[in-house]
Amino acid sequence: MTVIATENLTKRYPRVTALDRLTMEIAPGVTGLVGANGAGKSTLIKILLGLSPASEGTASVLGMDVSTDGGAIRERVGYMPEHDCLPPDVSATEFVVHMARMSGLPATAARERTADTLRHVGLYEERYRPIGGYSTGMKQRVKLAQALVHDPRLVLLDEPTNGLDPVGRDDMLGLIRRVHTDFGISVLVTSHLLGELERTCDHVVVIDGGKLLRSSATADFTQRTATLAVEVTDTDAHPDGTGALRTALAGAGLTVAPATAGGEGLPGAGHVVLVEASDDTVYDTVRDAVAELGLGLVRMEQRRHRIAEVFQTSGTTADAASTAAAATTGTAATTATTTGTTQKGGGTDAA
Ligand SMILES: Nc1ncnc2c1ncn2[C@@H]1O[C@H](COP(=O)(O)OP(=O)(O)OP(=O)(O)O)[C@@H](O)[C@H]1O
Repeated sequence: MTVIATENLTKRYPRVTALDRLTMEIAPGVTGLVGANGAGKSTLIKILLGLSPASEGTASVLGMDVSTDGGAIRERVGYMPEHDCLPPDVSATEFVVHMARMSGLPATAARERTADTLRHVGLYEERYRPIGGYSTGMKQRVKLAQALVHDPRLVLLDEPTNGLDPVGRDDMLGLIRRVHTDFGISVLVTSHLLGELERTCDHVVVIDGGKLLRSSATADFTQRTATLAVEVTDTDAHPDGTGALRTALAGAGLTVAPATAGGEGLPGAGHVVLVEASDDTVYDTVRDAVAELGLGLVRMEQRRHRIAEVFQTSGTTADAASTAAAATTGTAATTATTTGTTQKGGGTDAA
């Protein structure tokens, strides 16, 4: 089943092609749409809502054609816009009830659904205060609530973490995940930050300059370049156990990450050796090397790379890549053409 499908979707503005022959399919679940500022994310959302006509190509949402069924699509789809668009003088309850009524809910149902939805987004206590006094995070939650209040089958969330601090971002991402797990609503969430999508999304679509670079299950991004993390103990004979192991493994012909790259973010960081697991024999080589050195093997596990690392250039740190969309999408084009992606078209000429 497909919730969103596009075929050669193109949008030309007088001076820029915002979407360029975009062909993709999105299944139910939580999907991240990632791209730098100006990549075409908001333009795609407006077309999917039937609010802006495509220049060429087709798109369907929940099986409905965006060019003819815009009204029916908007009945079943929730939309959280990117920019601040909330009236400051009314309360969250008044605003969300109004949006529910606009979506066609009767008065009683609108009030009940509003209370439920504001509870879900964590605004129940504050629901009668004017929105103008809310923090950015609270305003984002009101925008999420109004997108959910009419119990849609799909929500399109445009940069919901914009303007939030790291804690606020984590909270919002958790909420978004629960929109799907608790209510079964499919989610398309845009972001210019690759890193924040990997914990939230089942699937990630990357666009750049209006073209599709890659569309893959999140697990495909994170498994593709698996690395083995090996943690060992020190011994009297080898007071620097990891150093000794690193030397032994390099001597055995394995690709070993430099000491400075070892295990950041992992328990036991600093005592972890990262080895490229090119094939299954690597496990045996590591086991034999540890035994020969007489070290204690604490753990040996396949490390899942972060999505950002897939887009990393040499000399660019993962953190820089995950926080700088320009850096990630700039290199993603190369990745897309070399890794055999699932995209149907429009992406291979992006480099
Ligand atoms: N109404 C418009 N008229 C002319 N150009 C537009 C219009 N809307 C968007 N664009 C241009 O189309 C391109 C894609 O814009 P879009 O807003 O879709 O990108 P985006 O990925 O959502 O980025 P952002 O997160 O910064 O909004 C940009 O170059 C933008 O300047």
